[in-house]
Amino acid sequence: MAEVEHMERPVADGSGKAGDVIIRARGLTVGFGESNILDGLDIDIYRGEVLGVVGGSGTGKSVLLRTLVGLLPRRAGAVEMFGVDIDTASREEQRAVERRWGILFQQGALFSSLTVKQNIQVPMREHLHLPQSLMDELAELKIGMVGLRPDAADKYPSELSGGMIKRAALARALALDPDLVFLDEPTSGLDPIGAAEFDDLISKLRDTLGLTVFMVTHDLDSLFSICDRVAALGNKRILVAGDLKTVIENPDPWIQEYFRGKRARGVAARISRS
Ligand SMILES: Nc1ncnc2c1ncn2[C@@H]1O[C@H](COP(=O)(O)OP(=O)(O)OP(=O)(O)O)[C@@H](O)[C@H]1O
Repeated sequence: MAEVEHMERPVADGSGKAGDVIIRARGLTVGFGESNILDGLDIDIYRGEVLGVVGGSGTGKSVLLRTLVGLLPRRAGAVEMFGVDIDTASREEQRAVERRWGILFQQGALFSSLTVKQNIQVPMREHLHLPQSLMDELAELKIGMVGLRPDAADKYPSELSGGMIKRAALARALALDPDLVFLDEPTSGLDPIGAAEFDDLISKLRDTLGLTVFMVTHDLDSLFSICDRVAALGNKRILVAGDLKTVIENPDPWIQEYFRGKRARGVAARISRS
């Protein structure tokens, strides 16, 4: 496989940070019908970071996530994951890359006719050839890892609370022991306590598993408490990416309203006190 494990690359986002880039996207243009949602977008994701992607409603955050994982076609641009150019890679190389990431969709997107354990085993069945008993053990391990009780294994999604669905979906995202997880609004729909617990879980998994996290979020608490870097999407591109301080200093009106508005000041004050 034409894989470069350790890439040191300059960054196009103006953050000035150089390091181990595991996703490098350049010139992404994605659209539907006549209009482009993303146009010439560049973004880098560094190994081991939690990157929070923010932006106004409908700016294309989920579209960006889906494009990076290959669920939406690009009109232009290139994506390199783990040093592999997705467009020129063989099918075998693409599948090897696919095994290295997991995804938690908005609302969890669990299969309603499958139990939690069976949901977690869907990616295992697709990518691994393991006996059922071993897949059962692995699924139980993932269930414990995300803080669900063992009896959740045989429950159906309709029997779970919103927080349990998110955890089960995270367990499925972790099924193949990925290096990278994509999370689409992981705390949306959770109450503040559930959201804070979910943030703690993501942070703990990042530390213990060495995960890299690409997280689309509207949740200011998550941004302030667990994100190492933030990328703000607007005008079909990344307006700014960097640490919170860098992003907050950007004069873009949406960024100013979002990070310096009343709600943001409350969150910042609360977090600085804790
Ligand atoms: N499959 C699709 N077909 C047509 N238009 C789409 C499709 N998917 C997304 N869009 C459009 O792309 C735009 C961006 O959508 P996207 O879901 O990425 O926004 P977002 O930034 O994640 O918004 P939100 O924060 O509200 O979830 C929207 O105008 C949406 O209607």
